[in-house]
Amino acid sequence: LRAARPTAGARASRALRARVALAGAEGGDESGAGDAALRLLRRSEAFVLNSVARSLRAAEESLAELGRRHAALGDARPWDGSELLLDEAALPTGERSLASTLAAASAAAAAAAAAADAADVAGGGGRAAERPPSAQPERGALASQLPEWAALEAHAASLRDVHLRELLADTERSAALFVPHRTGERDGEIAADFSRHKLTKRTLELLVRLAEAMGLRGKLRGLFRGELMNGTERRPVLHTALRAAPSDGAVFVDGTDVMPEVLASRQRVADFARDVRSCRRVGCTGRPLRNVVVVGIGGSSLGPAFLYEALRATHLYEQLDGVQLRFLANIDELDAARAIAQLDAAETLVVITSKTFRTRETLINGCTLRTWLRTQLRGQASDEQIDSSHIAACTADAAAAERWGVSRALTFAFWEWVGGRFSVTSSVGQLPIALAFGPEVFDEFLQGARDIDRHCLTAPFERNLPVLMGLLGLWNLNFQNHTARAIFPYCEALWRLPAHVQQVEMESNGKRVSTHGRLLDFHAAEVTFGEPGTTGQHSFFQLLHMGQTVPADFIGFAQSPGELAFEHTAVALDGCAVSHHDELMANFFAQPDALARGCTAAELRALGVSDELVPHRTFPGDRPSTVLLMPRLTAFAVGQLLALYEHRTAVQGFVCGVNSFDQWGVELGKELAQEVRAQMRAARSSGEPPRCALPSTARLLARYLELAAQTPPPTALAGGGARLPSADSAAVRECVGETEDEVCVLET
Ligand SMILES: O=P(O)(O)OC[C@H]1O[C@](O)(CO)[C@@H](O)[C@@H]1O
Repeated sequence: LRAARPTAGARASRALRARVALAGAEGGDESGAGDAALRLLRRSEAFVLNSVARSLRAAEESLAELGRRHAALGDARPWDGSELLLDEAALPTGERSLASTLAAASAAAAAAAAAADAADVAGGGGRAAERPPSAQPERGALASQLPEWAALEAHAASLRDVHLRELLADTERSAALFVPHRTGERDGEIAADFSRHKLTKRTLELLVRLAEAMGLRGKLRGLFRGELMNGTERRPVLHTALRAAPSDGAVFVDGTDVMPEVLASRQRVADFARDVRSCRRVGCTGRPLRNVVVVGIGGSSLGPAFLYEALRATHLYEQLDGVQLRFLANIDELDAARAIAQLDAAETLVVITSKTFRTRETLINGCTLRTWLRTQLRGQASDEQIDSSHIAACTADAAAAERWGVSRALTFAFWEWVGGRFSVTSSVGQLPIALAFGPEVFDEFLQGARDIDRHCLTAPFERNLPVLMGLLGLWNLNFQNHTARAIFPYCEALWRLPAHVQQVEMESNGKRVSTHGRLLDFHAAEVTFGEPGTTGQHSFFQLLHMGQTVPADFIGFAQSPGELAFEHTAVALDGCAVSHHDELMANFFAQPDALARGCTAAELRALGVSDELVPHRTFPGDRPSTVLLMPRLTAFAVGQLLALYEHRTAVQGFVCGVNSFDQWGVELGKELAQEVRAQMRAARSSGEPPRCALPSTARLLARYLELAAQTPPPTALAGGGARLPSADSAAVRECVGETEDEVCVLET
C-alpha cells in the first residue's frame, strides 16, 4: 500500500510534466502561457496526489477496521495483517472471513493503484472539479451559522433539565460510551469512559454531523498529508511526520518528500546521544558530559520537560545513569541560577532550543550560560573549544544558531512546518530524552504517538478518542457554557502534563476569528489548567464540586510507576494493608462520580445531617468528566497521551474553523515590552520621567526605576561576572535586532 503511493504519484507527476512541457513547446510561449501551464501543473499534481492518497487511505481504513475486529475476537497476538493473509489455512474458522475481507481490502489497494495509473494516462484532469477534502462546505461560513450547530443548540436545550444521574442510570448508554482503544502493544490499551458527559446517542450523532459539515475528516487527512493547514503563515503542519515509521511512505511538502530528512535527523540525534552516553564525545577537558541544561521557553521547553518528568518516574530512571537534565525557561535570573546550581561546567552540555532562534528569553539565558561555561572553564580551554564542546542547539534556523556561535556539528534540525508547541517529537524532545535515557526510549515514545496518529486518522468518529475528546470539548464549551476545563493525572509523574496541554490548547485555539478572518460568535478554546490528584483535591476541588462547573479529564494507571521504580509500598491501616496506589486510585474513581452524582438534600437528611447544614453540604452534581484508564506509565503510553491531546486540540480547532497553528496573540505584549525597555533606558540616561502610552504605566515605571536605583547592581551568578562579553552582546543585538544601547541595559 505504502509503496504504491509515492510510485503512482511520481509516475502521474512525470506524465503531467511531460504534457506541460509539450504544451509549452507547441505554444512557443515562454512567459504567460508558461506560468499558466505551471499553475495547471501544480493543480493537477495536487489533484493526482490527493486522489491517490484518498484511495489508499480508504484501503488503509479497511485494514484498520479489520485490525479492530481481529482484536475484538480476543486474540492476544499483535495484529499483523500480512501474517493473517499469508497464513489463512492456519486460522480458526471465525477468522477466515476476516482473511477474505482482508484480501478484498488488498484488492481495493490494487484498484487504487490502477486508478492512479488511469490518472497517469488522463493527466489528472478528469475529475478536476471534485472538491478537495479539506475544503469548507460553504466558503467562509462560521460553524455557528450551519444548520448542524442550530440542531445542537436545540438538542442542548432539550437536555437542560436532565441530570447526569438519570443518564448514568441507563446501563446501555454507559456501556456504549465506554470506548476502549487497543493496540498490539502489551501496555497500549486506553479505556476511555465518556459516560459522565451530559450527552446521549443523539448528541454524538449531531456532533459528528457538525464535524462532517466542517470537513473534519478531510482536514485531518490534509494535516497528515502536508497540506497547507497554517494559512496565515503559509505552512503545512506536519508533526505527525516526525513520528512516522520509515515504512509509512512519503510525505510531501512543496513537492519534496520530507521523510528522508526527518529520518536522517532522527538518526543523527540518536548517534550524537549514543556518543555522549558512551563518552566517545566528552567535554573540552575530557570529562564526560553528565549534565544537560535545556535553554528554551514555551513549546521549546514544556513538552520535553513533561516527557522527562514522566519517564524519570518509571523504571527508566535506572537508565539515567547519573545524567541530570534541567530546563531553563524563564528570564527571571533565579531560573538561571537554579539551572546551574551545583553543576560542574566541565561536565555540562547546554542545549539551546528555539525554533526561530529569536526568542529574547532564550537568547539572553543562552548568553548567560555561555558566560558561565567560559568563566568556569577559563584556563582549561579556549572559548572556541568550550563553545564547540559544550553548546548544542535544536532549531529551524541553523544559520541564526551559527551566527550566535553554535557549531554546525552540534546543531540539530527541525523544520518550519513543525509548530513550536507540537515539536516534542522532533529533535527538540529527542535530544534531551535520548541523552538522558538513550535513543531507544525516545523511539518507544514515538511509537506511542504514532499509534494514536493512526487511530485518529482511521477510526470512525464515534470510536475515535481524540475526535470524541475534541467534540466533547466543543459541546461543553459552546452548548453547555463551561468555559474552563481541567486535567487531573492521578499520577505524580505526569505533573507537567497539564502545563504542556495548557499551551497546546490555549495557544492553538485561543483565537477570535475563523480561518477566513471572520469574527467568531462562540469560543474555540477553554481555559485549561490542572494538577495531579490527589493534591488538587485539597486545593481547588471545592470550587469544582460546589462552585462553577469545570469539565475534567481524569487520567489514571492500573499499575503505579512507583511500584516499578522503587520497592512496593504498603502501610497497615485499621488492620488492613493499603498500598499508596490503591489509595490514589480509590480517589481517582470517586471524584468523577462525586462530580456527576452529587449529593442531594434528601440523602443528607437521611444521613441525619441537621437542617442548618443541609444547604452547605448539598452537592448539585451534574458535572461532566472523562476518565482515561491505562495499564501503566511507559514511554509508549506517554507518546499516546501526547498525541491524544495534540489531536484533540486539532479536532476542536478544525470543527470551530480556526487556524490552530499560528499564535499572533503573543506578539503585542512582546512589542510593548520593547517600548518599555526603550523608556527604561531613556529615563535612566536622561533622568527624565519615562513616557508611556498609558499614564498608569508611566507612574509604575517611574516608581520601579526609583526603587531599582536603590538596589545594588546584579551580582555574578556563579564564580564569574554577570556582564556579557562583547561578542555575546553583539550576538544578542543581531538576533533580537536591537541597538547597542539597548543591550547595555542587559549588561548593567
Ligand atoms: O522556539 P522559539 O522560537 O524560541 O519560541 C518559543 C515559544 O514562543 C512562542 O512563539 C510564543 O511566544 C511559542 O509559540 C513558542 O513555543
